[in-house]
Amino acid sequence: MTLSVTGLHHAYGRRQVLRGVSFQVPEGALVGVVGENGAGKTTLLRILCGELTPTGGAVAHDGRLGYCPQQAVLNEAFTVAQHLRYFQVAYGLPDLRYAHELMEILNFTDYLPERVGHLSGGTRQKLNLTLAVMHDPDVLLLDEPYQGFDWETYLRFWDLAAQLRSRGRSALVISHLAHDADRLDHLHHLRAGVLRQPAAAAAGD
Ligand SMILES: Nc1ncnc2c1ncn2[C@@H]1O[C@H](COP(=O)(O)OP(=O)(O)OP(=O)(O)O)[C@@H](O)[C@H]1O
Repeated sequence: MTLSVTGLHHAYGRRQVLRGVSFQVPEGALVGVVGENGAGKTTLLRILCGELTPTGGAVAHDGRLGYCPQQAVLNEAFTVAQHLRYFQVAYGLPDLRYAHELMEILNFTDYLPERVGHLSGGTRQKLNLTLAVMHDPDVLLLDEPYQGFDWETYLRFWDLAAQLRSRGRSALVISHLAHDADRLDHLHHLRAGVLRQPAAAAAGD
């Protein structure tokens, strides 16, 4: 088991957002969590990546994590190449071969010398995703990873996800839309602070 979540609770003040969330992300699996705006999806991911301490419950994982936040943490004044270099040092990578391969897959290699402040929203998101994946983590935590992507890039994203899965990597994909269900191994709905299987979630409407 690569990632295991047990009885997670979280409250902001008196607002209970997570009320006992339990699930697992097995090795080599693509797992989705969908839920409406404000359901607590980002809260869940922030807990899983260690950015937020939950009110209760436990998270355990093997191997390295990669986190692609909903809001890209980029420096407007740095170029794309400078971001890659910065993350190369932070991750302790010997070279940028895989990062450049990811840029080819996502089709934005031409933007290497551009300052981030000049990039379109979709291209920023491609960089955001590349920075989360370039150290080849065992488990990827992706918060709305394809927001702003055109259709071609959206399909390339899923090709990349399938490639990672075939190498035994896992990904947790958070989205407010359930239209990717057939591309995932497991799909959970986050509703009223707990996870439900799609059929049970529909029956509860
Ligand atoms: N730092 C915070 N302080 C107080 N309340 C917060 C904080 N962060 C989130 N919330 C509240 O917690 C709830 C869940 O927010 P969260 O961002 O996790 O939802 P989400 O499912 O990711 O939504 P979206 O699909 O709109 O991104 C919302 O009601 C939100 O207003």
